[in-house]
Amino acid sequence: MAPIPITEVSLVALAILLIYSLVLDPLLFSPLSKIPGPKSYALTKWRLAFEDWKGTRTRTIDQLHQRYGPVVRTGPSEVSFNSLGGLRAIYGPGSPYDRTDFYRMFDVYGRQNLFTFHSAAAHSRRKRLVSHAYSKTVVVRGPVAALVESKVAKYMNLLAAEPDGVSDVFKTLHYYSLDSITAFLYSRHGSTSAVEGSEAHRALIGDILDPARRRLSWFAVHWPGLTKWLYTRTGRLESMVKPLLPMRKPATYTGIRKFALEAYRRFESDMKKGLVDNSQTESILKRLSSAQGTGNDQEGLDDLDIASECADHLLAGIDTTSDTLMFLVWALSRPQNQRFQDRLRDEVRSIPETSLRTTEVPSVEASGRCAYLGAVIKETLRLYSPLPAYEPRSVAVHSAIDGFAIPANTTVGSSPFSLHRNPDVFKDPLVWDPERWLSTEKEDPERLAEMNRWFWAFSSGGRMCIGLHLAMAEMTTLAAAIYRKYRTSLVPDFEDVAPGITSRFEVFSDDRFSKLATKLLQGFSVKISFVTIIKLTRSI
Ligand code: HEM
Repeated sequence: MAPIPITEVSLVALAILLIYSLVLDPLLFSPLSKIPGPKSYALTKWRLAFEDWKGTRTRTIDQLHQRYGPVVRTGPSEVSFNSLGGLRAIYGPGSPYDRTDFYRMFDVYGRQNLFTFHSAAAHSRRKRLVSHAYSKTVVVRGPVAALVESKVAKYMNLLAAEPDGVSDVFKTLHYYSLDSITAFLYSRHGSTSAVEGSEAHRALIGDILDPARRRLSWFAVHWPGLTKWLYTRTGRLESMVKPLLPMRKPATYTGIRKFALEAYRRFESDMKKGLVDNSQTESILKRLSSAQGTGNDQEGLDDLDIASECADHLLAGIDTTSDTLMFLVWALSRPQNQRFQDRLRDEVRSIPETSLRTTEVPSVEASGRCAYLGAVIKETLRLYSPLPAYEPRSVAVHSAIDGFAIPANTTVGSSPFSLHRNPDVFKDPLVWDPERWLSTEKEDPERLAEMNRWFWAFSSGGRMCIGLHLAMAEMTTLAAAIYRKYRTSLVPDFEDVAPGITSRFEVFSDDRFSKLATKLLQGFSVKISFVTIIKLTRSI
């Protein structure tokens, strides 16, 4: 028999190796092959990437959970959990799982920050520097509460001046959250005044609206090397690759990031001139800067690290609170929800006069004590979470979750979207019903406790949202002020239209209005009629 040529042996070996690693291993031999899910997803990461491209990832994973159960394999090395066991193991206290490289697209000025650190040690060192400033005791009383109340007062002035009492709450609520977060982070070195009409500050919101941002996120996640290469070309090559750029150059959040850097530079210059003293409000910028060169500064925090940290909090604090407030006002304004609005108004009208800061603005503390308002906000965060998507985590060792073996470096995670729509936990999950959260009303205490365990809008564990109390202060105080004074309703032509928000690659709306939301999103506007029903005359 003639000897088989060496090249043929190599080709056969290569083919066997490829078939093994691309087909047999993922489908039969990997420990993940025991996890239910469609084979096309188990074979290639590009199957889920295609859903990302279409902007349907989160809904598709939700459908897979409905079909395959609480644990679904969504990629050769990716698993989604829709269970309390998954939440505890991945995000619970002391969990070894950490954020994946996915989050590196949120690095600012090339520097990592709280949101993007993978290492738990680096994360907790940084978090120690700012966590006190975000704690409930600091936010609910003192200068931060006064700051929020003053921003609410300005928003109420804006509403009073709106022609015909109609406000586009998509825009105006973004102005409110922008002004609140910039004042909190930068104090006088970077406070914006979008609510009061600054066109330059209002223009910063334009950054968020650019639809090309979703395309750029897709490239940054799925083709990071290529994306970096495309954006770093210069000269003739730069003009040649220009048509291929997912988003025009300079790309994403440029205005906001530039603004954030300028705020830092103003602060730095005032520091050098000795114009920043301890009598001024403790901004986050000032706290981080005081840690420079002290024992707390174990990583050598430099000026760009500080600027990056603040810019990230700025981005985290704009859409989240304004989108939630927008859905809240929209949901309460729908004709079928007027009874909820009436009950809310009764509650916020009963805030005692001693807890009012001005005739129109209740204190942050008193607003936070309103139980019905709390339920309205919670239900809004359940059905319309501003960050509804999968939160990917990984760990470099083998582990087990919900009885399934998970190889090292597998991406695992859960999403508020699916957790909050579990029909076994939330009755009629697609219906916005704030009273489901009131144990004395429709729910028994056992069911309420279970719903609370599944409520996950702010994530959980060491990486949960640090801005939770600030966000709650902004949302409760503004909503209390609005519903003490106004009755809100949808303007004609907007009755069949739900608002929409963007998050990463996707657009989210009310699932029952999906077609109509697309039409609306082209204009990004949500017009609400504010009718004064109660004249607030008492002067404080
Ligand atoms: C309704 C309002 C808000 C919601 C629902 C929300 C939700 C979340 C969620 C789900 C995460 C974790 C995301 C992930 O791991 O993928 C997160 C993290 C974070 N949020 Fe918020 N957020 C809100 C408002 C704010 C505000 C006002 C700030 C102000 C600075 C903020 C700052 C942050 C930061 C810095 C992180 C990273 C925390 C860490 O890794 O230690 N958030 N937020």
